[in-house]
Amino acid sequence: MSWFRPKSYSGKKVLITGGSTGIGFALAKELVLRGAQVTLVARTKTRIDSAVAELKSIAAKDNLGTSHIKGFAADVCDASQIVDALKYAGAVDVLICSAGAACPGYFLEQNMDEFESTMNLNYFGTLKVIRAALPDMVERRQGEIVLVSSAAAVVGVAGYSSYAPTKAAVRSLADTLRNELLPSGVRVMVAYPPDTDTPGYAKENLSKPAVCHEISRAAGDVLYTPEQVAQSMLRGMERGAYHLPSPDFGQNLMIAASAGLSPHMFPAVLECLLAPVVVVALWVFGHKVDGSLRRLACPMVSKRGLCRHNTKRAQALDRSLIASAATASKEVTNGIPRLVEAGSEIDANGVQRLPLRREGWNFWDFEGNKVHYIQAGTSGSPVVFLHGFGASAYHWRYNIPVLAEKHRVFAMDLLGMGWSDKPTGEDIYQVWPRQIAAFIKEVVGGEPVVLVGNSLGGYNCLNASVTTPDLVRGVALLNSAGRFEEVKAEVEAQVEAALPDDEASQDLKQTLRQTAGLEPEERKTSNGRASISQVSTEEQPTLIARMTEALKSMAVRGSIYASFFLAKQPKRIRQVLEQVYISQQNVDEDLVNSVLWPSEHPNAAESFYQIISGKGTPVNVLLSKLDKPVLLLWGADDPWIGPGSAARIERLYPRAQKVLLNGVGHCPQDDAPERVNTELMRWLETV
Ligand SMILES: NC(=O)C1=CN([C@@H]2O[C@H](COP(=O)(O)OP(=O)(O)OC[C@H]3O[C@@H](n4cnc5c(N)ncnc54)[C@H](OP(=O)(O)O)[C@@H]3O)[C@@H](O)[C@H]2O)C=CC1
Ligand SMILES: CCCCCCCCCCCCCCCC(=O)[C@@H](N)CO
Repeated sequence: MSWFRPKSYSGKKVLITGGSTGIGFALAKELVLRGAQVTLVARTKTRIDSAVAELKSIAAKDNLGTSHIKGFAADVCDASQIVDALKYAGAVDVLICSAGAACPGYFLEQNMDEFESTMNLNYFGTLKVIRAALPDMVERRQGEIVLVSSAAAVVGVAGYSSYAPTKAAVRSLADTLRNELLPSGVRVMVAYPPDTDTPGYAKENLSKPAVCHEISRAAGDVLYTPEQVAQSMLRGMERGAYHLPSPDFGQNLMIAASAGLSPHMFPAVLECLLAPVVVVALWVFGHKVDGSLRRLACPMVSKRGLCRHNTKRAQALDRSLIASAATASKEVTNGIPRLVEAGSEIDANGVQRLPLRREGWNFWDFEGNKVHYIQAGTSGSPVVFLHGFGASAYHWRYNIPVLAEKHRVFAMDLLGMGWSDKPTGEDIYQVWPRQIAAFIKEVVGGEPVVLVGNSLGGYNCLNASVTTPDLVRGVALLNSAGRFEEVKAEVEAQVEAALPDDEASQDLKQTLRQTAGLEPEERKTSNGRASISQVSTEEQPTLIARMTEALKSMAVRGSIYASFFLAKQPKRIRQVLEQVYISQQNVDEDLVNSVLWPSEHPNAAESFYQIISGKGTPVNVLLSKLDKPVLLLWGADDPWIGPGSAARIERLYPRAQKVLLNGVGHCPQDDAPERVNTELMRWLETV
C-alpha cells in the first residue's frame, strides 16, 4: 500500500458509467480537477451534454485542458452499446461503474419485473461493462476498476429486497475479481455509498415504503452530498484502498467488520482495538432497527396479543401489508405479473373508500418516466379516471371501489402531479395526451376506454379523445377546466348555421370566416408555451423587447414558485380544499396528505409553474373535433368552474348530457361520491 505516495489521476483516461448525474457526476468533477481525461456514459444525451459542459467550465476555470472531456450515450444493459462507448473512449485506465438505481417497495408488492430489471441494471450492467473493458486492461497489465455497491449490501434494509441483493452481488463480484486479477496488474475497488442526495435518491424516495424511512431514522437520518461521497471515494482510490471509504464513519466500521478475507478498510491493529466497541455498536443498532420495525408491524402482532403501541402510521402500514399480501397470494397462484389491486377501507361514515398509501400503488414506465396508477376490478369495460390540478389518482378514493364492481377501473397520476415523475423538459400539455394514449395501450391493454376527468383532468380527457379518438369510447367531465376562445367559436357556429352545408356555400363561408378573423383558426405551435415568443419572433423584436420579455417571464416564474412554497403548507392546502368542497367533513387528513406528499418532490415547484403557465388547445377547438358521447356531471356550487362552464360546453357540443349536482363543489367525485357513483354507473350503461 502506498500510504505516503498518493496515486495520481492526472492525465489518466477515466470512463464513468452513470457519470451524467449524482455520485458518478461528482466523481467526474473531482477527477477533472485532478487533471484526468474523463468520458461520461449514460443513456440521456441531453443530460450528458450539460454534464460535459459543466465539467469543461470547471476545467477551464483551473486552466486545465478541456478537449479530453467528453460523453457518450449508451445503455449499460446493452452489450453492443457498451462496445461502441469503449471504442469512443479509447484505451481506458480507470473504469468507474456508477450506473445503477433502486426501486424500493415491499417484497410482496413489487412486480417480478422490478426484481429483474434492477438486477439487470445494477449487477449485469456493471458486469457487462467490466467484461468489455477488461481484456485491454489485462493486455496492458494496468488499469483500475471501481464497482459501486451500497451500504444496503451489508444491512438488508427492509423495503430494499429488489435492490440490496443486486448490491451484494456487485460486492461479491468485486471480491472475486479482485482476487482473480491480483496477479494481472489490474486493480479492483468497491465503494458503499450511504444515502446520498442525488436525482436517483429523490426518485427512489417516491416509492419508499414506511419501513425504509424508519431505518433511515434509526441510522440518524443523515443525507450526504454526492460531493462528500466522491471525495471520500477518491481519497481511498488515491491511497490504494480496496474497500473505498464513505463519509459515514459508522457505516465504514460496519463494512470493515464484514469484509471477510479481503483487505480491510482500517489497519488490523486499529480494528483489533475497535472490535469490542464495534461488536456492541452493531448489536445496539441492530436492536434499534428491529425495534422500530416491530413497532411498525404492531397491529398485526396485536392480533396475537403482543402489542403495546398502536399508532396511526402503523395501522396504515398494516392495512397495506395485509391488502398486498392478500393480492400477492392471489397473483402468485395464477402466475401472472402482479399488480397491486386497490383494496378498500371503511371511512368514518361507513362508506367504502381506498386507504391512502405513502408509497402509492403501481408504477409503469412512460418514455423513461415513472407513472403511478391504481387499478381495481377484474372484468367489465375499462374506465380511466384523471384527476385535477394538484391532486392524484387518490382523489377517486370513493369511486374506484364502487365502479370496480362492474368495470375494470384505472386511475392514473398525470406527469408532474401525484406519485408520477415530474419531468421538466417538454411542454407538459403536449406530453399528457401521449401519456394517456400510451397508458390505454400498454396498461389497460388497448381496448377503448371511457375517460372520466375532474377539472384539469377533464380537459385532458377531451384532449386525449380528440388526439387519439380510437382509444376512447366516451368522456365524463366533472367540473372540467380549460380556456375557451368562445367568441370566435360562436361566430363560427353562427356562420355554419346561417348557410346550408353544400358546395356552393363553402366559398362564402370562407370569406365570412376571414372577415370575422377566424381564419387561420389555429396557430401552429410545436409547444404551447412557445406561442408568446413565437408571435414576437415574427415581429423581429428589438433587444429591449426581448429582454423585457425575459425579465417578465422570470418574474412570473419567481412569483409562481413563491406561491407554490406558500401553497404547499398543510394548512393552506386544507383551506383551499375547504373553499371548494361543500361536504367539509370530506376534507380530511388523508386528502390533505395526498396533496402534500407529492409536493415534497424536488421538481414539484417547476411542474406547478409549467402547468399553471402552460396553455394547450382551447376547449372550443377540442369540442369542434370531438365525436364521442359526453356526460357533464357538474357540481353546481363550484366557486371556481361553475355551471356556466357546463352550459358553454353544452352550447358548443349539444350532444352532451348534463347532470347538475346541487350542493356540490368543484370535486364532485369526492364531495358527493355516492351521487357521482350512481350517475356515472347509470351513464356508463348507455355508452
Ligand atoms: N444515492 C444514493 O443514496 C446511493 C446510491 N448508490 C449507488 O450509486 C450509484 C449512483 O447513484 P446515484 O448517483 O444516486 O444515481 P442517479 O440516479 O443520480 O444517477 C444515475 C446515473 O446512471 C445513469 N444510468 C441509469 N441507468 C443507466 C443505464 N441503463 N445505462 C447507462 N447509464 C444509466 C443515469 O443517466 P441516464 O438515466 O440518462 O441513463 C445517471 O447518469 C448507483 O449505482 C446507486 O445504486 C449507492 C448507495 C446510495
Ligand atoms: C458501528 C455500527 C454503526 C452501524 C451503522 C449502520 C447504518 C446502516 C444504515 C444503512 C443505510 C443503507 C443506505 C443505502 C443507501 C442506498 O443504497 C440507496 N439510497 C440507494 O440509492
